[in-house]
Amino acid sequence: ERSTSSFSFSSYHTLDEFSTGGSQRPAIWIDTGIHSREWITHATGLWTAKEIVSEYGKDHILTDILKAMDIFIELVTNPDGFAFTHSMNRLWRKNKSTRPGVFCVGVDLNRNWKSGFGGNGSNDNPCSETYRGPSPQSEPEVAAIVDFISTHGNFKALISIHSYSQMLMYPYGRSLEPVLNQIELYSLAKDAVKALYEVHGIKYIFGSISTTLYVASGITVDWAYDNGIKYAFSFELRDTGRYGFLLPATQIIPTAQETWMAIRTIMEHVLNH
Ligand SMILES: O=C(CO)C[C@@H](Cc1ccccc1)C(=O)O
Ligand SMILES: [Zn+2]
Repeated sequence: ERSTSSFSFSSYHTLDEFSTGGSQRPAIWIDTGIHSREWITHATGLWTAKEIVSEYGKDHILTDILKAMDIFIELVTNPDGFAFTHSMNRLWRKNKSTRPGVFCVGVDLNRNWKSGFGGNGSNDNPCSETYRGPSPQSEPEVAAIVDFISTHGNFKALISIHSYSQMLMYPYGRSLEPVLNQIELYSLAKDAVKALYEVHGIKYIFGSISTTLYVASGITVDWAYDNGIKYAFSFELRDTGRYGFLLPATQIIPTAQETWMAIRTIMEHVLNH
């Protein structure tokens, strides 16, 4: 049984050795920080990675998940934007791409995906905060994920984490039309937000993106769903507006703890279906 105690850190290893199950293993994708100002998401992702590594062999549900599936977490999905929030503009959202003759900077990486690209809830004005970019997957940050997930070919779930609003949502964003397994996703989201609530009493609402929040096109979870990942979710973490993107660091661990219980609930369902 693989654990950090039995893994030799004093020798060199191949990529495949870092998974106990080879490359075609069922996998779960988590991304945080696709919007650079949403700092609570990077911090939550990092804590979650620590939790997964340290709880393997102790938490039976997690251990069963990791015995059957691989978990991939991309912590800083918009690194140029993230650096900019530290150096120049704390509230920067987009990436930092520039194009000749285009005065404004950055593409909204949650509008640049092929599925529904260019639809309502995205903008073709480069100065807009929801600028979709010149074409689907024009941005390297998005193209790299598309390439990784597509060539791996066995992802069962995708969780794309945003802040703030305290919501757990699933496709579609691009339309009000319910997805085929809407009843299953609604029920799973309900269980997940209940598990979250039981940790610190924080209330989330849940449902499809378009009916719970607003219509948004070219988004991560619609692409995942349309590419065979039937368990695609987006979180909006704490809070509901008191601090917003400027959530105090004192709330990082409580937020991560409760979010993990929701994520684990989703993973356990994926494992059993
Ligand atoms: O980032 C947000 C808060 O900064 C809101 C998110 C809401 C959203 C999240 C996931 C999928 C579609 C939309 C967005 O507009 O992209
Ligand atoms: Zn966001």
